[in-house]
Amino acid sequence: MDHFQYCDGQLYCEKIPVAELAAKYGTPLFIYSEATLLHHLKEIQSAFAAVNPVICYSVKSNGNLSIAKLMVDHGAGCDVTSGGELYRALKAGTPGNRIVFAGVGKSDDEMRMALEAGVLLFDVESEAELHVLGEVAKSIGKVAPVALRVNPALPPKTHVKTDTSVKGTKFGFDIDTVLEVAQGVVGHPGLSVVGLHMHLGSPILSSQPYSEGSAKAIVLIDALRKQGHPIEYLNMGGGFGIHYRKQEALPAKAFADVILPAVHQTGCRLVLEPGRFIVGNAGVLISRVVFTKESGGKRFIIQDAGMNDLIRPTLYDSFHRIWPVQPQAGLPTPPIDFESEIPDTFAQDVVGPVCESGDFLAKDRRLPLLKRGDLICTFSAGAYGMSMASNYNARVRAAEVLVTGDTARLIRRRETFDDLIAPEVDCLS
Ligand SMILES: Cc1ncc(COP(=O)(O)O)c(C=O)c1O
Ligand SMILES: N[C@@H](CCCC[NH3+])C(=O)O
Repeated sequence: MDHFQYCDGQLYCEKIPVAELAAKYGTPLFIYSEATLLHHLKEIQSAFAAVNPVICYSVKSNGNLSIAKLMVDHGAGCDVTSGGELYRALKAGTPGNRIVFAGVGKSDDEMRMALEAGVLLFDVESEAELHVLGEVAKSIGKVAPVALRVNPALPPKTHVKTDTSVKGTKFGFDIDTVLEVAQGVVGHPGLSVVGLHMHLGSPILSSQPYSEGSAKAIVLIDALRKQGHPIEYLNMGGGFGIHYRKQEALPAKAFADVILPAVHQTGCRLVLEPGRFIVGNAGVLISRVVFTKESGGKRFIIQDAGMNDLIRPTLYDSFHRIWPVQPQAGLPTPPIDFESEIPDTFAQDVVGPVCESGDFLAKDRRLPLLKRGDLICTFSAGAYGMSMASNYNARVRAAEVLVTGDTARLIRRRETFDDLIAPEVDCLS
């Protein structure tokens, strides 16, 4: 369910015409729907309600404070992966005991910061990290609550750059050696191994990996308890896929069906770290056509959003649905099968102004002919859009607007040229 719908020939976010927002706030512009955000959070909360999970919204997917705060206000915690994300989570009002901290390269300072904040779990990813965390915790008189992140060595399940649970990625402990390492820290004064963590990859469109991962988790939790570790938490990470092309994603209940048996069997408190599932389809990127051109036998739509605004197509060849905000009369409006032959459309590359041949939002995409000034919408841009945006080519990052019914709120202003140079010191003297 999302709240980006066409009505009377133009795209709305909830009750506001997107064209109105583009006129007011400029482009490129990220627009989020609060109703969609809450709908998706609620879907996960309901699917897993039987076990009262700790749902930690994954801040890396979209760390805007207003969005994180909305999640926290509606019962979520936060999953963070750096000191900066922890800072965001705390600023958004997340109680420490609803924060989980993952990441393969936590610095001593980040560890101290998280210990002071009283995080629920450190998802620890290596033996070296475990020992440093133990020392850091002892040095400030704390005991670090640890979930051992295990790489369950499953078959490939998503894009190679975002699959975190095939053998040989940098993430987590090798499933074959984790118990040996755990044995070595039984009774460690700075560590309390209270959980097991897996994050399988992202986005995942099947429940099978969660079923296989959960089965492995049951065995490991049993073995860890036999070693004397008081395992209370099973953290199954995030990764639930969303509709990028059509209706390809699973409902949250499908993941619950395969994860809940492990929760019942182990008696653990379940932790989840969903990001994309909540915010991915709650956000769109609106851009304006700057020029069109034909060259080398191809048609190009050059618009004002680039790979610095949404890097997913460049980085992963990701497919995002794209359609005019105000399509000409006679053209269909979404939902459309974007991979079919759409009448009155032509294969075109949707590209940005950045100086890279890899700067595109879509390649050979069937779209109507557009003209300078037309607005286009790139859908499913709420997750890993703004959070991966950069200032490459000294482009200012886009503004972000949150819509609630017939009200729109600017939740991040467009950057200025002064913002671009503000951190540079000692350069003009
Ligand atoms: C450890 C961890 N947890 C949670 C997530 C969130 O994943 P997603 O946005 O697919 O739910 C990620 C990113 O893939 C991650 O690395
Ligand atoms: N950034 C990725 C997914 C990786 C998430 C972090 N582990 C995306 O845009 O799909």
